[in-house]
Amino acid sequence: MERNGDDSILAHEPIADSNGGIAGETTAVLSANLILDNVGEVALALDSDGLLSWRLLEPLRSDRSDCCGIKRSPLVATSIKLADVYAVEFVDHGLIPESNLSNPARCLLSEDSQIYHLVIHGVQTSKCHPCRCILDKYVFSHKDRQICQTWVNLINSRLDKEMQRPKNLLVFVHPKSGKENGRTTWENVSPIFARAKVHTKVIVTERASHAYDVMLAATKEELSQYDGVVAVGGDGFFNEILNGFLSLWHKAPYPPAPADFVQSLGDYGDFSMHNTNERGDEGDSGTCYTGDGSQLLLPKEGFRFGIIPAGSTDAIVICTTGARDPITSALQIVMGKNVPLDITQIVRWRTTAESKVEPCVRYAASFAGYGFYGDVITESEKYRWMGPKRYDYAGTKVFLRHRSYEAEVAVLQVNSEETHPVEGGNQHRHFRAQRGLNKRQKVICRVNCEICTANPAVSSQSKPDSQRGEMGWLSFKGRYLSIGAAIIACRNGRAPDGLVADAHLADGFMHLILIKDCPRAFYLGHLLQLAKRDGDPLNFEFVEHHKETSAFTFRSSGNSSIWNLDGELFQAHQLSAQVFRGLINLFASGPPV
Ligand SMILES: Nc1ncnc2c1ncn2[C@@H]1O[C@H](COP(=O)(O)OP(=O)(O)OP(=O)(O)O)[C@@H](O)[C@H]1O
Repeated sequence: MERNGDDSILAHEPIADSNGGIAGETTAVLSANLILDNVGEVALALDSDGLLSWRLLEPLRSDRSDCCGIKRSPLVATSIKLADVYAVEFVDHGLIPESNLSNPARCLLSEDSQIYHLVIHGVQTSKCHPCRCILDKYVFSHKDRQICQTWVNLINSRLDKEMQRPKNLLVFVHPKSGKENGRTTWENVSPIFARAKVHTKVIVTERASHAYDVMLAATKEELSQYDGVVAVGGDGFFNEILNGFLSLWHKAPYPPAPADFVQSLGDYGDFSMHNTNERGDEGDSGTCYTGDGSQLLLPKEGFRFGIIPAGSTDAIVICTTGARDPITSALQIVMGKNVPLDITQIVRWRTTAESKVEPCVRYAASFAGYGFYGDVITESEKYRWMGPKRYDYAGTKVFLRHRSYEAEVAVLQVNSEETHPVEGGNQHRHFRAQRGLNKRQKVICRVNCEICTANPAVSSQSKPDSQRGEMGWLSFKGRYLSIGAAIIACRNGRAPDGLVADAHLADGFMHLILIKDCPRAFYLGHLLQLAKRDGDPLNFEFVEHHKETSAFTFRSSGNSSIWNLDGELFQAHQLSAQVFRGLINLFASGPPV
């Protein structure tokens, strides 16, 4: 034990528990007496389990602990886990109000002494909104610079070592996103990155496709400097960044399709063909292999994506953090949270009824929709100046129009129960059976979801095609108000539980929702259920819900060919789609518990 003059101890000693005994195996890595702002003199200790705790040495002066007869709690908190610390700072000047000090503390910091501060920035869960993270701060002070500096260095080295936190990020800011507050959103959260010493290269976009072009042009050498890419904007903006990245770094065969669909493509019917992937030749460091014969090459191991919500819908952020809150997202990014996310690859074969076959690959992270969804996005583009309200206005207009569209859809049915009985082959049925849930009871995706974290090595998605347990194609032809593929639940301000409440972030499946032509009043019933918490929007005769779908194909029988991919317009008369399980990782903690 080293004694440091005045009562401050830099020690390697066991920590005493609240009864004065020695607490289990836990040993103090460092301890010292410091002044805690607004509290007084405390004994601060960091233990080997990463718990930073403090104990008041002297009761507060009576005039501060007893106000108008109400006893005040001298210490609101007495500890914080390093896992909940996002930054620590050393500040070499500043004053502590004299009234905050107890008598021994006033002696510890004599009048003429320079004061140094150790500022611990932590994260707390909001009591009103349990999914939201709020900022927490503790300022400890001492007249000995070395003591404060030692604490800062030690905590920083522990944060560096123990957690997968990013150090360098590429940040795209969409200034016109949502209510045109993308730039302000970034300005509000950027101090969190600065405090956490996460370097950011910020690009404020000047036009649509700017971020896509930057991602597409970035070399492996450039991208490997970063631990990830962050989008400050909406779902459409994130989709642009994702597409710029995956179109170069993901290599995959085209989605499977029924024989007649393949035949209709003539010479392009060779589905073993892979997307061109220029980055694939730049060495294999950080390579991450996925199932289904697809390959994702990462510029750097652990490379992830982040979203700070500033858009009109922000469904991806709501589904992956549980909140639509820039501070929560920023904190989850700097703290290196990680959640895998399914991504759907969509191949457009024909743009319009007259077009020749020309494959074009796109990716979606949340949703792909046709009919009503395509019309709303087309209509809403005319009213971009309205901001997020444009969706309500356009939605009402399209609803009143009540158009239906003739189309052919084929859905790949997966019967993993037959090929992979129990051991994760069909996670959904397995977990349902384990919990005694009936068919209609939903298994909601939560933080550390057992379905999403089931070993991908035994899931149907990672098996070669011959073992995937596909039951074959189910084909439908008819008039539909809408066709939608939900990759995640798609929760948003207008649909609190999402289109599919029990969709999972990384189970390797999409939910295909076919809404057959029906009277307007019936469709209104579906939309009203969608807008309700605990609603049941899919429990209607005119709604066909195909769960556990890993691929589907679509052919328009008429002239309309407008799709909506993550809120972005995409023209496709004939397309095929397949989902890749947990293809990317997001800096997010996952949906709420
Ligand atoms: N500087 C810019 N000026 C105009 N458009 C831009 C700019 N930067 C990006 N974009 C385009 O704006 C589109 C929409 O962006 P974003 O998704 O952020 O907004 P939103 O539509 O308000 O939100 P949401 O997708 O959540 O509904 C993106 O696809 C992108 O191509």
